[in-house]
Amino acid sequence: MVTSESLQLHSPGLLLLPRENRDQKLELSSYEVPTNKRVIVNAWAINRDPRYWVEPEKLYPERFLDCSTDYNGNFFQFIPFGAGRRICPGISFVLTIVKLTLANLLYHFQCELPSKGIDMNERFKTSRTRETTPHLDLIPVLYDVAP
Ligand code: HEM
Repeated sequence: MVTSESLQLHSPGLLLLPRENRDQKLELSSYEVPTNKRVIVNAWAINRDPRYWVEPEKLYPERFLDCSTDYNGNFFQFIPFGAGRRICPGISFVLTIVKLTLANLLYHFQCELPSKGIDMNERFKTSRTRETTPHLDLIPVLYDVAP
């Protein structure tokens, strides 16, 4: 739920890789795509589209509770890794690393927000990053080690 919501709300990729129409003139919804013209899918805008998301700008991980929508390229309203033949091949790798890191952080530390809060402003470059590096206060949790 938390990783899905992060990818919905703060996905690093904004635009998918460009595709070119190699066929005859193509019709996509009400748009005509001439031959040899490029199409760039704006994944960021799709993630913010209220036709597909309830309160898309709100941090609301529960939206993925009892919901079959996933990021594997089968649901076109949620394509943080793209879709089709050029879908990101790093999905399994990156999600394993993210979940492992998160689980370790939560197991070993108690996380607290700094008193001045966290700057959630973002910067748009090739990928999306934070304006400033966010800092959480991490307090180590000490567990009794069996003798
Ligand atoms: C959170 C992390 C990541 C995100 C959000 C992400 C997202 C994406 C997106 C949106 C695309 C374009 C897909 C399309 O146009 O349909 C892509 C392509 C690609 N990604 Fe990732 N990616 C991530 C991590 C990784 C990692 C860790 C690797 C490698 C270990 C990787 C390797 C690639 C490669 C090689 C492509 C190009 C695939 C092609 O052109 O056929 N990605 N990724």
